[in-house]
Order: sequence, then structure tokens, then C-alpha cells
Amino acid sequence: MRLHVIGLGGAGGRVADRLAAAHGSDPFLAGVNAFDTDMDALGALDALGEERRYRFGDAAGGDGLDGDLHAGRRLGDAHASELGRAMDDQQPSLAEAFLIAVGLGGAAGAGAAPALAEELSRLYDAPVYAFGFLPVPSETEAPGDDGPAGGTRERESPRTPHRPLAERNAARTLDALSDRCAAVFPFDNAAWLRPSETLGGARDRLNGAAVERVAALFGAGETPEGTETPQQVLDASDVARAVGSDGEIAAIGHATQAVESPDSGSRFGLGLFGSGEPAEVDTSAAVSAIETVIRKATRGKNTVEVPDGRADRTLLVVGGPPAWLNREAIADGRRWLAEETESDAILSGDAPVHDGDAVSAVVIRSGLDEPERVRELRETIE
Ligand SMILES: Nc1nc2c(ncn2[C@@H]2O[C@H](COP(=O)(O)OP(=O)(O)OP(=O)(O)O)[C@@H](O)[C@H]2O)c(=O)[nH]1
Repeated sequence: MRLHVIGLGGAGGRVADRLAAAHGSDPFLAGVNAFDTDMDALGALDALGEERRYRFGDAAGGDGLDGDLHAGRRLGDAHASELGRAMDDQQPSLAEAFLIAVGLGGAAGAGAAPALAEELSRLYDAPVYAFGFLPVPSETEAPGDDGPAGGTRERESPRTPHRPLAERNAARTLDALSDRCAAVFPFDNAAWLRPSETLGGARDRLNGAAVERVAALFGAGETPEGTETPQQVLDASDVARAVGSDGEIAAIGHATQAVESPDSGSRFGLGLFGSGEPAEVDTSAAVSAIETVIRKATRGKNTVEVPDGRADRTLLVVGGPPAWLNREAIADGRRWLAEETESDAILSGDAPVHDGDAVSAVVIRSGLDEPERVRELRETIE
């Protein structure tokens, strides 16, 4: 689907930049922008062209907002239409979905996100989704008090900036985005940190994991021109049906498994008869690879925890070299997922990747019980 990604604030900008670096020429990424009040943060991006970066909010004097969410909201309200216009050269009217990426604990991005979501919904028919990083607990703790391993940890890795208001900002922004977006995809930074890591040291790895999942989901139905069309094409309306339009929280699970790239058509001489017929792949190997990736995508670490694995709605996309996409195995995987999630509303699609060297699965779950970390955050403002 044609996706337009807008990264707001420091974290959002870095994710937008990373998406542009890894997927800038992929057909699904129709537009990318990074908007921030902070000149230095925008200046530190390297894949996004100057024309895609935009500093807003003169009142911030070119700096960040140091966690002042009220100031961020004010700036967002004042500049939303200006930000909407700053996207215009990338034909946002052709986008089939918008994705606002933001660090929920901050102020510049989190403050502007609700107003921008409202503005985009007013201007365009396409759904507006939010992808938001949840803060880690150590951000709100007093400096130096970073849990039992705290002292050493801070010496070993870049410091995580102290943001006393991060949890409350995140709770307020989650609520505001749920009211204004079709769906919210939280990414739980804390769940993705390894025991010895700080957020400052791990953020590039986390951003890579986030980008991989965004691309796996939104790029799934989009095959480069001239390649095979998926048998069950995944389109923007499938994603919309899976995640709903009521601002519910959705989780993305993703897994890949390396497989041997079948030498497409080699048995008959590639292209000689225009057959492009795939070489044979051992059926049991294909079945096992598909079963493994679907289970890993479901039970492995998702962008946010799915309590008891349960969901009202589920979307499954299985990708890989066409010869590996065994129909029966995918159908079995769907049945397994239906039981696992207690959901009977499972949509699915294929993502054939010619010359690919991995089988992959993306599992989206929406209509979840509240994840523990989201509940903790919400309690900070009750
Ligand atoms: N995964 C990830 N999370 C980040 C990153 N940078 C910041 N965060 C998280 O996002 C929150 C907001 O940080 P920023 O995006 O830098 O904040 P901002 O929107 O620029 O707002 P101010 O700095 O307050 O003006 C932090 O509290 C962290 O939890 C990043 O690069 N990756």
C-alpha cells in the first residue's frame, strides 16, 4: 500500500530517517517527512533529504521542549496546518495510509502528534495510524537511580536522558492518539532492551526492529513491478479491517527464517520458454519453515506484549520465495493462529519475494486486553 510516514520529534525523526535509508526506493513508501522543533536533532539525520526535514515552532527557539507536553500541544495546535502543507510535495492525497511515528514520552513529537493526526484526517480519507515508542521506567527515575545494575549500566552505555514526565506524557499522548487515529501501534522500548543496555545505547537497534516491522506490514502487498502478484493480495483495506478504526491498540509480530533461494526456472533454462517455473522445494522443508515463522511471529516478542496472546482481530501475511509458499502450510498456520488468538476474524495475504532468501511472517493483533506496560503508564495519570 502507499504509505506516508511522518516522524515527529527526536525518536520519530530517527525512525523516519531509518525507513528512508532502508526502504526509500520501495514502492510502499510513498512519502517520508521528519518534523521537529529541534534543529540539532533534524540536522543529525542522514538519509532523509533536506527537503523532507522541517523545523517548526519558532517559539521553541530551535531546541527541544524538554518534556513540556503542554508547550508541545500548543505548538502542535498552532502549526498542524503548516505541517500538513510541508508534506504537500510528496502527494499525500495519493497515500492509502498515514503513519505518525513518535516517542510518546517526549514533548515536541508527542505534543504535535494529536493535532497532526486530526489535520490529516480532516484533509484526507486515508486512515491515520500512530506508531509510538513507550518510555522505559529508568527515564523517570532520579538520575543515578537506575535499578540494581544502574550505576554500572550508565557507565557502560550512553546515558538515557532523564525525563521525569515521560510516563505521564506517554499516557496522555496514548489517550489523545487513540481518540484521533484509526489505530495505535505502541512499541515497548523496555521490553526490547537487553539487561545490560540503556535506551541511549540501544536506540539504533530498537529503531531497526521498529522499521523492520513497519516495512514488513505496510510493504507486504507491494511487489516491485514485473514480479509475481500475490495470490491473495494484501491491500490497504485489509490492514484497515484488521486494526479497526476506533483507535485501538494493535501489536505487530514478525519473524523470518533463512531458506535456500530456489533457482527460479533453472530446470527449463531461465526465460527460455518464458516459464519462470520455480524449482522444486522439498515440501516438508517448506511446511516446517512456514509453521516456524508463524509461531515465532506470534509467540516471539511483539512490538507490545499481547496478554495471553488473545485478540479480537488478526492479520497474517506470509512472505518468501514463491516456491516456498506452501498453500496448505499457510492454511494450517491460519487455523493454528485462530486457536491461539481465539479470533475467528483472520485476514491473510501473501508476499512473494522473488530471489528472496527467507520465509517471513507478520502477525497483527488488534482488540487486545490492555498490555501491562500500558496499564502502568495509564495509572500515572489516574
Ligand atoms: N526506540 C526509540 N525510542 C526513543 C528514541 N529517542 C527517544 N526515544 C523515546 O521517545 C521519548 C521522546 O523522546 P524524543 O523523541 O527525543 O522527544 P521529543 O519529541 O523530541 O521531545 P522533547 O525532546 O521533549 O522536545 C523518550 O522519552 C524515549 O522514551 C529512539 O531513537 N528510539
